[in-house]
Amino acid sequence: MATNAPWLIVGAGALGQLFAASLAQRQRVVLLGRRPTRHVIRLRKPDGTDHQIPARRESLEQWSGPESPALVILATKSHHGKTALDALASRLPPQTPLLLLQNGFLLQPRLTEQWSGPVLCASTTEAAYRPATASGMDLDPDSPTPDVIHAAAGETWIGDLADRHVTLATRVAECLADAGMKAAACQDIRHRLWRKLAINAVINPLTAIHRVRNGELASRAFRPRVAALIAEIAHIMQAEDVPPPAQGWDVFIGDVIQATANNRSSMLQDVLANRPTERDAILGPLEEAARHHGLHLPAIADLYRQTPP
Ligand SMILES: NC(=O)C1=CN([C@@H]2O[C@H](COP(=O)(O)OP(=O)(O)OC[C@H]3O[C@@H](n4cnc5c(N)ncnc54)[C@H](OP(=O)(O)O)[C@@H]3O)[C@@H](O)[C@H]2O)C=CC1
Ligand SMILES: CC(C)(CO)C(=O)C(=O)O
Repeated sequence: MATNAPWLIVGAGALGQLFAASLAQRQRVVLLGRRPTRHVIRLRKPDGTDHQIPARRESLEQWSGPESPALVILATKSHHGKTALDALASRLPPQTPLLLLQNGFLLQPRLTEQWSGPVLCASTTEAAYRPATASGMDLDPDSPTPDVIHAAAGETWIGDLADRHVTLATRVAECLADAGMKAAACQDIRHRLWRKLAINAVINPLTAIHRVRNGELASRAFRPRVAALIAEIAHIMQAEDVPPPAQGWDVFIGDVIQATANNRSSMLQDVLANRPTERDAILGPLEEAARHHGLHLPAIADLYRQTPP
């Protein structure tokens, strides 16, 4: 990876702006959104302080180098990732490394197979959202409202699905850490992505269907359905050779429900803003794995049918 070449971040949403705002202070970055905007990111940090961070922002359609990027970070929702990359691909050298930030486990294996350069995947517990998206409205560019709210600092693990790019993953994680983010390379990113998927598969669809905050899933009313889902997910993870967390799946997922009790899950936010959800990236791989291993999993099948696409 060329040390001084810029990094492109594709998708100027919550995570794209958070990564750009953090990296811009240490590294050359260009944030590519669907439309051009002012060269600044208004970031509210977890401690509630507001910051205006200078950052180069351009529209993906218009970006034209001149230098080849050292890395492209794909920060769209899973269902937009391929379209966004296709729109950019003819302007990138074929060996450009990618870093995928998506939840779920759909885009990661597909792009690993299809992209000619190295494909790194991240699993992150950073939490960020765009205030404007709750109402689906664009912000007035002169408004003091932040572009992105960094709700909670987390950590980001980086690796590739075949463990062929450990040096690159280490270098990218070092750059993120240098920019103040907690990040590390790992050699079990596939397991980490499936474990995060297990959490999202229980919390996101149920909260979106019933329009409740995450903590509601710990109530008596939801307990049987949550337990049935976790049991089926544990089955699939075993079939996929994903080791269970030390505390067991119930406690692992129950702890996240408690820790994020006051959150509106990202899928609920998408439903409330009339946006497509990441159902297929989160529940699709579970359904596909169940078919592949010949498992009959009625709780997951019901959940898939009820979840808005
Ligand atoms: N937010 C978070 O805290 C976390 C998010 N993730 C994952 O990260 C991914 C991104 O999430 P998040 O940032 O919240 O999502 P957002 O919806 O906030 O951002 C996605 C951005 O991608 C843009 N986009 C879509 N298509 C294109 C395109 N063709 N060209 C350029 N830009 C495009 C959207 O543009 P427009 O604004 O026009 O719609 C939007 O700004 C998801 O997979 C999510 O699951 C993972 C962990 C935490
Ligand atoms: C962990 C959880 C469920 C927190 O809300 C999340 O990742 C999401 O909402 O997508």
